[in-house]
Amino acid sequence: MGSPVKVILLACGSFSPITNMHLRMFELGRDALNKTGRFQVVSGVISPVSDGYGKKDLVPAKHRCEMVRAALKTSDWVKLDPWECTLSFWSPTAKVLRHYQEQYDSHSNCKTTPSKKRKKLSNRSVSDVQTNHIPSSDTETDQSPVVKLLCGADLLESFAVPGLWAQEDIEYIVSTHGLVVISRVGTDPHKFIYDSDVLTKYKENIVVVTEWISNEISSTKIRTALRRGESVKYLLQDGVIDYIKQHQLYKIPDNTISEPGGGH
Ligand SMILES: Nc1ncnc2c1ncn2[C@@H]1O[C@H](COP(=O)(O)OP(=O)(O)OP(=O)(O)O)[C@@H](O)[C@H]1O
Ligand SMILES: NC(=O)c1ccc[n+]([C@@H]2O[C@H](COP(=O)(O)O)[C@@H](O)[C@H]2O)c1
Ligand SMILES: [Zn+2]
Repeated sequence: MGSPVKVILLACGSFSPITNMHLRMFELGRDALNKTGRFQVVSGVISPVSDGYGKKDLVPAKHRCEMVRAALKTSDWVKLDPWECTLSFWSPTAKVLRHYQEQYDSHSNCKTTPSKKRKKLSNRSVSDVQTNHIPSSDTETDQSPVVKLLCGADLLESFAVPGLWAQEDIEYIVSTHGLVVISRVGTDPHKFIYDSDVLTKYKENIVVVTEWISNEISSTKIRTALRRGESVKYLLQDGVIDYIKQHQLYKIPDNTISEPGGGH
């Protein structure tokens, strides 16, 4: 068998704040892809959305990035990339994926020219991944990694929200990059893929990971708990709790988080 296709897992989202479940997504996604034998996950990237996204309860990007940095102290393979959130305007996810792919193409050790590299990459993403083709020659393996979108099933299902995603963006994401989707309570990603012509067309590019140890942590529930002065210890990394406390984020009432790590 030839070499597996190298993959970078990219998670886009608000991360307001980053939770333990966001971190778990990377572990689940890497295990699932590596187990196929077709892929080798080489790194993970968290790209917090720009303040220009304008979502309710989005604390400034500076704070969301610092919380991600604090959370990633325990990971040796997932990194923060602040490019998207340093822009003042919102970028569609397709554009974010394209940006990172171009970055990795231009930094890879390929001996071919950047334009040839991109051509090789898109050929491989669309056709090789769909047909399970494993590169066989040394020249073929000398490629930059494919950036795949790592997301929860709720993000996948948001593809059907009228006006939220451009159809050409969905097709670009799923055909050129591919998705790694983590199941979430109340979602049915397999049925959602079946119901969509474009997702069914590229279903070989979508890996659905069932999380059997289900954990419905969400940033919304964390913000609610913080607002009410309830402990969020063991739901967020301690460094993230310390940062929230230090900067008085999410309107925590005074004297509610008194211990380092927020336990009480
Ligand atoms: N418990 C979870 N299980 C699976 N995926 C999750 C979970 N929590 C978040 N995600 C995924 O993480 C990514 C980033 O999501 P986001 O920042 O919106 O987190 P969130 O917890 O859903 O926040 P919010 O409640 O503010 O929407 C998305 O792809 C989302 O589907
Ligand atoms: N059309 C698009 O590209 C599109 C639409 C909606 C959300 N998103 C992205 O999905 C992520 C999810 O964010 P929330 O679930 O926090 O709203 C964000 O990174 C956002 O930029 C992209
Ligand atoms: Zn969300």
